[in-house]
Amino acid sequence: MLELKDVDFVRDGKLLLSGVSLTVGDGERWALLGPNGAGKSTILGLCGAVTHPTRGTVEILGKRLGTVDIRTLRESIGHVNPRHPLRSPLSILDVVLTGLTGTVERMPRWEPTPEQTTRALELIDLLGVSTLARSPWTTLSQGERGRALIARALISDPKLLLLDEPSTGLDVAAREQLLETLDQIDASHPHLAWVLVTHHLEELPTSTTHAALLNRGRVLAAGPVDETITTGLISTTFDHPIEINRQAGRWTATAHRGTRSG
Ligand SMILES: Nc1ncnc2c1ncn2[C@@H]1O[C@H](COP(=O)(O)OP(=O)(O)OP(=O)(O)O)[C@@H](O)[C@H]1O
Repeated sequence: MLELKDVDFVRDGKLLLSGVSLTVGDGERWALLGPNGAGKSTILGLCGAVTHPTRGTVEILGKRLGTVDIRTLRESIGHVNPRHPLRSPLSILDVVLTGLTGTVERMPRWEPTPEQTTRALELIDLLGVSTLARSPWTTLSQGERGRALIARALISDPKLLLLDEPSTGLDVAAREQLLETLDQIDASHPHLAWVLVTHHLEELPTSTTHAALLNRGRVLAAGPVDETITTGLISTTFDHPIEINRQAGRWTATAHRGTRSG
């Protein structure tokens, strides 16, 4: 699905990623974890064919960046950006349909087929916002928008889903509902691979299978969750003693008191 090999990424003379290698396979659900400024969004930009590596190679769905038409490639990638720049009062249904045209607004003179509208309504139902399908975007809460954006990302039947901090700004109930929905998507789309960026381990769905830990533009560890989301590795990643526990598939992170250095 995704292979980054020895990737360096330089912007404005600054080395933002250094020697990053990461392989995401069919049906794997990855978490990308690391402190502020570690390079998580930079990696997501490469995975979404938004940017190109300075050195090294990025292969997305078997196609190497730099040798393929990135617009075609982007059609197979669902990118969920919580800062979706929509300003007009489109309904949730319309927003989901814009996933088919890859645009923020409805394309002039473009009309969905009845099948496409049916599919959009099915996804809106899967994401639990069917009662709001025709409500204007401008009146929706952040949680409702987040769900609509995931439905929008899924409508083009992507093979790869990129989720950039999908729980940002959600209250605890909305967050739990979103995580439940991700677990449902896990069950209904077994081959879909996703990469989810978060600051909080509590915000990882139980369906997470792998994690990559980033610190200062380098991958400290990458692999199955039981080998990566550990007290030792997470403490090293965040430069702080943090105890990790897992219960009923979910993680908690607790900072040790009185052990902070400096
Ligand atoms: N265009 C740029 N020029 C120079 N530095 C940049 C540029 N864009 C990002 N950076 C820097 O690159 C580093 C990595 O940024 P990135 O947004 O990928 O981190 P992140 O892990 O997603 O952080 P956060 O958790 O705060 O969202 C940061 O130090 C950031 O300041």
